Amino acid sequence: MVKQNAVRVALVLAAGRGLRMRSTHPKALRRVGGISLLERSVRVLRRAGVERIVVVLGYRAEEVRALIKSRDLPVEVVVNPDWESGTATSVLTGLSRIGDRRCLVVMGDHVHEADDVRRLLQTPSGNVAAVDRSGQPAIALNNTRPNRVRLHDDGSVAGLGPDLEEYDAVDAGLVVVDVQDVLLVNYRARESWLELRQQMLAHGCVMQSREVQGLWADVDVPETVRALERSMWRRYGPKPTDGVIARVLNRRISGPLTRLLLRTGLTPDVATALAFAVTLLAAGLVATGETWLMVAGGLGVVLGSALDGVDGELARISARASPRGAALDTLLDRYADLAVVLALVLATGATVTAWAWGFAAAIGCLLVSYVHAVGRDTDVRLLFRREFRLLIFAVAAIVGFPLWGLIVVAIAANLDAIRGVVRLLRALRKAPW
Ligand SMILES: O=P(O)(O)O[C@H]1[C@@H](O)[C@@H](OP(=O)(O)O[C@@H]2[C@@H](O)[C@H](O)[C@@H](O)[C@H](O)[C@@H]2O)[C@H](O)[C@@H](O)[C@@H]1O
Ligand SMILES: Nc1ccn([C@@H]2O[C@H](COP(=O)(O)O)[C@@H](O)[C@H]2O)c(=O)n1
Repeated sequence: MVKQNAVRVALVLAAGRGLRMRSTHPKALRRVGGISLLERSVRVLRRAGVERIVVVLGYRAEEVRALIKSRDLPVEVVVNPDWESGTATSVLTGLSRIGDRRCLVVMGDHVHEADDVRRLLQTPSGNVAAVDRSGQPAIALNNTRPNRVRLHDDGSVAGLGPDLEEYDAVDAGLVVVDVQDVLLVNYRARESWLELRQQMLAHGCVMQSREVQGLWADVDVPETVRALERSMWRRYGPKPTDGVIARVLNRRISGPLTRLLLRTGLTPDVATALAFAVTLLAAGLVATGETWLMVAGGLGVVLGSALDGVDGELARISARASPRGAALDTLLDRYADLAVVLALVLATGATVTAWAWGFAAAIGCLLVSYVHAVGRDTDVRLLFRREFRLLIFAVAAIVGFPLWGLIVVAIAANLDAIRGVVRLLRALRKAPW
């Protein structure tokens, strides 16, 4: 819910050269966690509820414009011809385009989470700075000196700068400003956004603080990117709903793969399709019924199951998780499950018994997934999740007893689904009117 007086507009400072990134390309184009820093900022700001995003360009502006156009980013662009004078000119250039009383100013080379942005947007009035009081800020990834922040007892900012002897927090690169306060102090051109804020404090402008809770970082040097992507995977990769197989086995396979694929820009949907293709190929090997091909197929089913975690990890780390992607993922999972069941039936010689158990196993697989989906918002949890069922199928293929795989899953999955339905009906009966 958007609070009254919530900030609606954000200014992204993306005009810098980014010399310490040791690249000739604008830093805004640097891929971090699978997408460019600029696209990540825009996605996070939109997810936080920002309605209007103004991006200030400077160094190689045309390259950044090309990215904005190619990715169809919902932003307005303003070019700061004086960008080499420092970030203050970019702030003032951007603010000149913004009619709102208050505006969020975002450092274009920072990474933030939508919840932290949202907390700032929903502050009722005045200037508010995001600070990190954890003492182990993500910024330590950079080997650079962060802006230190000294706070008054009431939490408002008392001082700001990289050389403060005494400080309580570090600057997390997000500030909601009262535009009039900024313009008030700019009676002479200042070089940096830091100086402008220091001048605001010197003029008695009150700047409250809000502590960041999530992952954030200031991406100044290339070494940050890899360390940050590892932090992102730890935070966004595994899901709270992961079953024991996913936690103990599959994420150990998908994690390194995801961190490697982040450098390629591979999209989550392509990863979904690849996982589906691998599982279909594995099912084809199992269906032959040939001993060693079944072993290879069984291992392929395990790999396909693990790869089915890569798409979600890529989606969450690159801020591209979407309902559409979730639908594609779960739909292809169902077809993949049925393909593996069919492969085991064929590997068993397609006897009547095999078809009967195969049918029961297919029903069990579909019902567990269905009950899991229907009960997503309840505390009903199923045991025979997909990663468990596929592991049973894989082991049955590897040891050469495909029929037993069908029998075990048919009995266990259907019993689990029935137990889930009973618990779900109870949970829904207690649901408030
Ligand atoms: O039978 P269940 O487990 O309920 O099926 C769920 C599964 O299809 C989910 O797919 P997702 O990609 O989120 O889960 C992956 C598993 O499919 C892999 O086997 C596992 O290795 C990987 O770690 C992931 O957990 C769907 O999102 C659910 O909607 C579906 O119910
Ligand atoms: N193409 C995709 C695939 C997945 N997602 C998101 O990931 C979730 C699944 O996560 P896993 O780690 O279990 O694979 C899925 O529910 C979606 O939220 C996506 O957005 N696009």
